[in-house]
Amino acid sequence: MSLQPLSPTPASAGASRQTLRNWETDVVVRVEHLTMRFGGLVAVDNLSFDVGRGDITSLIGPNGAGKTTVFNCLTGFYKPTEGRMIMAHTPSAFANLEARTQEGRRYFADDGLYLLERMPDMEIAAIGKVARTFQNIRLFGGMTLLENLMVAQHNALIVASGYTFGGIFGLPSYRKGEREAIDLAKYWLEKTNLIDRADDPAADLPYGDQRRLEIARAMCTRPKVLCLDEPAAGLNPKESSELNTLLRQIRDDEGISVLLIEHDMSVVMEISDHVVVLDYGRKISDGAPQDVRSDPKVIAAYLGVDDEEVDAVEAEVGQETAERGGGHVQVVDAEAAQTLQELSARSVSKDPKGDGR
Ligand SMILES: Nc1ncnc2c1ncn2[C@@H]1O[C@H](COP(=O)(O)OP(=O)(O)OP(=O)(O)O)[C@@H](O)[C@H]1O
Repeated sequence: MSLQPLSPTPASAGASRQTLRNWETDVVVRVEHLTMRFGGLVAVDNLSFDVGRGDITSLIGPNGAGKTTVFNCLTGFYKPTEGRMIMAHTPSAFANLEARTQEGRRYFADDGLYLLERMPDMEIAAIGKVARTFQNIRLFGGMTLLENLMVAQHNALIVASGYTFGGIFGLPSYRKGEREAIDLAKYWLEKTNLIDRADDPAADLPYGDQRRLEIARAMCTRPKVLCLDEPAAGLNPKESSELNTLLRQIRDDEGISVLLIEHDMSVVMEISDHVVVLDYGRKISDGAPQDVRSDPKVIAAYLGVDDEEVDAVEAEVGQETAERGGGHVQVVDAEAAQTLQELSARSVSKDPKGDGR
C-alpha cells in the first residue's frame, strides 16, 4: 500500500541536521518559566526551553530530574503551578502572543496559537495536536493491533458521523471517514513493520513490537508534536536501532517534531538535533548533542557530585582535552558520551517493563 506522507516533507529534510538549530529560529513548543510543586517538593523549577519545529529534541537527566513531570504538564495531565507553555502550529503564531495571552482564552485556532497550560488534556491532544506515549505500555491488550489504532481515531470518526447515529445508519461521510481511518492505521502498521500482525491481539506482541505499536497509535491521532517517554526502555540493540530509524522517518518523512525522554544515550546522541538536560527540576545544559555530551555540568549531574565539585569535573575534562592536544575534541566527546551512557545506565534503577508508577 502506498499512501502520501501525512504532511509535506519539510524543507529541512535531507539537509545536514547538524547544521540546523531550529529551536533558535522556528519554535513549535515554548516552555516558559515552568514550575511544578507537589506540596513542598519542587519537581520542576522555573524551567524554560524551546522545541524546534521538525527537530528531535531530547529531555535527559538523572532519575527524578523532573522529565516526566514536564511531559505531564505539556500534555495536560498536571496543571503547572506556574509558567506558560505555547504550542505554535505556524511560525507566525508568536506574533500576537502577549496580547493574545491577555485575552484569557485557551487557544486561537486562526493564529495557530495554543496556550497549553490552560487547556484540558483532551483538547491538548485533539486540538493542540500533541500526542504522547507513556513509560509503561498502555495498549488495549485484548484488542487487535488494527482496533487499537482505530480507537485512537475515535475523535475523527465522531466528527465523520456528524455527532449523530451516522455510523449506525452508514452515512456516506461516516463511511468515508472510516475508510480513511483504516487507511491511516494500515499506513502506520506498515511503517512500524507490524502489518502482518494487524489482526492479532496487542497483548500477543513481543515487548519491542508493543513499543512500536504505541508510537503507531500516537501517530494515528495526526499530531504535530509527538512526546515519547522512554521509548527505548527494555529494547535490545537491534530494536533500539530500528526505533532510531522509525523516529528519523517520523521527523524527515512526516515533518513531525519529536520530544523524547530517554536514558539510552546511544539513542539520544545518535538521533537528537537538540538536547535539554535537567537536574533537580532545573535546566543545566541546552544545545546540540555534541555540545551537551561534553558539558562538565552534565557529567557531574550524572555522577551525582555536589555543586562545588563541578569545577573539578570541568578541570578534569579540560585537562584530558589538553593532554590529547588540538583536534582531539572528538575523542573527548566520544569518551564523554560513553561516560554518560554508563552513568545513565547506572541511574536507571527501575524495571523498564514494570509499571513505573
Ligand atoms: N504526582 C506526584 N506527586 C508527588 N511527587 C511527584 C509526583 N510526580 C512526580 N513526583 C516527584 O517529582 C520528582 C520528579 O519526578 P519525575 O518522574 O518527573 O522525574 P523523571 O526525571 O521523569 O525521573 P525518571 O527518569 O526516574 O522517570 C520526583 O522526586 C518524583 O518523586
